[in-house]
Amino acid sequence: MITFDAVTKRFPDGTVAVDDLTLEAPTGEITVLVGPSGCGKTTSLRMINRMIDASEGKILLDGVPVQSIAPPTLRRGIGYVIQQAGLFPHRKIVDNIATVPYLLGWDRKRARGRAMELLERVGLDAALAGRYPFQLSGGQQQRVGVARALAADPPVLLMDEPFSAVDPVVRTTLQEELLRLQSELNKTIVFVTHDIDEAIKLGDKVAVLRVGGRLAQLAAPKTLLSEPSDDFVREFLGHDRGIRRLQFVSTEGLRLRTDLTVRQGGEGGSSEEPWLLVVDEQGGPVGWIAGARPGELEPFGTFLYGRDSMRSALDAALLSPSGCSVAVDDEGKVVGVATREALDEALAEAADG
Ligand SMILES: Nc1ncnc2c1ncn2[C@@H]1O[C@H](COP(=O)(O)OP(=O)(O)OP(=O)(O)O)[C@@H](O)[C@H]1O
Repeated sequence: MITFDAVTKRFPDGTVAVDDLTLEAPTGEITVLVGPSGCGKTTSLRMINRMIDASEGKILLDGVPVQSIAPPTLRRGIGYVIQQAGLFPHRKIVDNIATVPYLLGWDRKRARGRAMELLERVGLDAALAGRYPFQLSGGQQQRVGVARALAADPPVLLMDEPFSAVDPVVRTTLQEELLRLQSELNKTIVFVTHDIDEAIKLGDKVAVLRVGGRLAQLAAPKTLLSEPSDDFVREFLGHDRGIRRLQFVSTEGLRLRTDLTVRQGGEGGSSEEPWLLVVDEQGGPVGWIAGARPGELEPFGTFLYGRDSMRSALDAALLSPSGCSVAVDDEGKVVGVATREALDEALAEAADG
């Protein structure tokens, strides 16, 4: 666990970058620091590995003040990932990843072996090992940056806007990869971003900072969206807070109808229902047919029942003229149909809770 205990940073010119910050970043969780430019996110992060020293207060790593640990020792247990990866341009990818193992005195073979293992772990092809950073895309370089930070298997990972230099599509993939990695590795991660959507997606806890380096709110993403502590946090969260909150509402209890499906080839029968879902032999959805136009298949949207959020279920409904969303299982088989009425009930419940 990383603990900030009344930490203040005052630079020599008098700028107070961080003001009386108290927060905990629990072991094995992702804590995100988010806030507008200049609110002290980077300064806070760098005080953890002592690239910057606090002026007042204490930062504790599992109860031990970081100020009492020599920086090289401290940093051995802390991986650090920065924007644009910060790779060494004249070193091959494999040697970039092996940087810390080399510093720790590992022999070349072991260090490179570890680097190759990590290359695979972050989803990169082994063939990239012999390239130089300029021969990689921005997204690939960022993955190498993560691999390098993980090389000595540090329990703590500090990430400073690691994905902000890549395009939105690559960024989404990298975010998902980080969550996948974290589910395997359980590192204690402190992640800095100015992007509230990224914070909400990645954070187990999100700390919203305001300019002047003061903590505005520390909460789980769901709580942040439903109970922002003040106008500053509310504004920072943006306007579609209600919709975004639905991503934390489970589809587990969503009422499904199982009487609205019909086998492909057997759709000729008469039905009172305005819409029926055609499913193939394997039980997968094929399309909707309207009672009025039995010959035409209309598009459908699916969500993974119990796993995807209400936001996905609603999105799936909006993709279809039927207004219903199709609940599927892990294998893509139809479990049932959430009608407008069922979605409406679930939305009403979400609004209450
Ligand atoms: N060495 C320094 N000397 C004086 N002031 C500094 C120094 N480093 C940072 N600052 C100031 O401290 C404040 C916080 O800076 P910091 O880089 O921590 O903010 P940030 O939230 O990470 O910003 P951004 O999102 O723009 O990167 C800013 O006002 C900045 O100008």
